[in-house]
Amino acid sequence: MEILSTRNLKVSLDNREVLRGVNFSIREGEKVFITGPNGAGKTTFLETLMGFVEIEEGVVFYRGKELKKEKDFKILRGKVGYVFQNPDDQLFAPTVEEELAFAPLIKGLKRERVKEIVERTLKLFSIENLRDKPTYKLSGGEKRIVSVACVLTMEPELILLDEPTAGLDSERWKLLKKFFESTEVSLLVVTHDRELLDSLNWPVFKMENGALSQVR
Ligand SMILES: Nc1ncnc2c1ncn2[C@@H]1O[C@H](COP(=O)(O)OP(=O)(O)OP(=O)(O)O)[C@@H](O)[C@H]1O
Repeated sequence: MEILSTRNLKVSLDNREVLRGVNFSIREGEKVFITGPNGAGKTTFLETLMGFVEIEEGVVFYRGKELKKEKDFKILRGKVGYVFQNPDDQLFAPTVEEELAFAPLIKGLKRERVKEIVERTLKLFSIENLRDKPTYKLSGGEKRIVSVACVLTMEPELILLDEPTAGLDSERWKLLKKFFESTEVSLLVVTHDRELLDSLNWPVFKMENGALSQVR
């Protein structure tokens, strides 16, 4: 079953065509990369999928259903996680633990269950030591890994990640790669990281001048 797909998606920003008719789909359990030069439209594509950018023409489908209104995209945002290119756009809670607990609490899960999810996720990314730290005091690499972790605690069906390995040291890079390999969540990873692209045998799409095509 396709989770998310697009048909002939066109977007303009400041009267410039940024996405020029993008056709794409990702199924349950599927993991894919999008690469391509700076300014090609990769971030704009992810933001359009999440409903943050106005669609000029074309359609986004969630599980085969066309998303038309803001309320449709709101429902989507409860099921699909988005890791921003800049972690500062994402992190807002006073501490790492509260950041991780936010999404499951909003979902209405019981305190005990939220605690379980938070503990499991802290352990998964080896960030137990950051539990009580204010998010604004984290290093760049720590912010990046915490922003992936806090999206995971919402227990999404699919995660869109924008340059998730930027600024990670080799230990954290390996942890993230291991998570990518082992998770059952579908993943759409935008990256320039050649080592990551070469080490995971996933399909690769290239965004070039607002057009998307499969290159592997
Ligand atoms: N809010 C905006 N208003 C106007 N133009 C924008 C806006 N956001 C992005 N753009 C332009 O849209 C084009 C695509 O930008 P986008 O951030 O999607 O590229 P990208 O492929 O993610 O690049 P990078 O690899 O550098 O992150 C660029 O030319 C950029 O300047």
